[in-house]
Amino acid sequence: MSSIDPKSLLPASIAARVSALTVKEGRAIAVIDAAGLGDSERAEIERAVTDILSARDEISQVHVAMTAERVQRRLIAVGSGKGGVGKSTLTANLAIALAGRGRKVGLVDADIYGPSQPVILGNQGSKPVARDEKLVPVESAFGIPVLSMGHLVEPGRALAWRGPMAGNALSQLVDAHWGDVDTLLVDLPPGTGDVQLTMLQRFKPIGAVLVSTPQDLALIDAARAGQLFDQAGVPVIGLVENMAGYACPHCGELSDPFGKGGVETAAARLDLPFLGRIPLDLAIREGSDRGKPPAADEGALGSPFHEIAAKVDAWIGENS
Ligand SMILES: Nc1ncnc2c1ncn2[C@@H]1O[C@H](COP(=O)(O)OP(=O)(O)OP(=O)(O)O)[C@@H](O)[C@H]1O
Repeated sequence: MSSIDPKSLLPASIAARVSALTVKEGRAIAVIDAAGLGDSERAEIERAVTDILSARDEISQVHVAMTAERVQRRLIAVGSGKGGVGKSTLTANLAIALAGRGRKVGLVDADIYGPSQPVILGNQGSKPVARDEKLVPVESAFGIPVLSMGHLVEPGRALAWRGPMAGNALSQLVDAHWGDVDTLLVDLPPGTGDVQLTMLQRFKPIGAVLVSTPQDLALIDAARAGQLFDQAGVPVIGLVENMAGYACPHCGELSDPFGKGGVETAAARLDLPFLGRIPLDLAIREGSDRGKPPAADEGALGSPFHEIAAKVDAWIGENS
């Protein structure tokens, strides 16, 4: 067996990653440090090394071994006691804002009964492919890879699924080729049933963000969701109030259709941090429907999401 200087055969950018290159009886073995590379970069390097080495007369077979420290991937769940309170809107914008703070963020749309992330992130036409029996997340225009049931089944199909089937589907979304993603946000199905509990117990998110509108009923449900996270041993990072304070698009007058400050009061009562308030604003809904989440822009509409992301980011820093 002979050891070969990788620089003598491979381009410098690839050679820098080769920690060993040996050839024995026509069989080349290249050991490549793949730390920090995404799935597609790894595949590209593997292909290039194989092509270059196998083109040489003295080499008849090439084996490429990738070594990398396993990415420490943490899950953050975003949950709500009931549907329609803006959980998916918050998750998408939080993902974008956290990515803007330098985290490598991916998004699992675990809301299998009403997946909305493909619309919010504007990639509903995309279909994830499977590699080695695992799904490869689809890209979005915001640098956030995402896996959603909405990419896999026709709208409404998953509605008939019962617990175990839903649980298996969710496992496939989480246990996928997430590459160098270090922070995976999970948009949970609304409510506090078995699917949510199983999901939390199986994947053990390091923390959860809870979103509610200021309405009394939503708050009662949010408190119940808080208990669910407790039961699963998942710490609640904090509560977010969504759809607070409505600015009339005609006269600009501010009103509070769902009450005001209820979530902050509830957070204090439950002894949980309050992360911030997002106003009810038609432009947020319109942006979400058009695949243009407000956090992707510099404008004022996105700033509540960025402020919440700063707190979540700090919490992650302190708790990982
Ligand atoms: N702050 C807001 N201002 C205006 N519209 C909003 C706001 N937050 C969410 N919406 C709109 O409310 C609707 C429900 O939001 P979203 O889908 O995020 O809720 P959800 O809690 O994830 O619901 P579900 O669990 O049913 O999927 C969407 O049309 C969304 O665009």
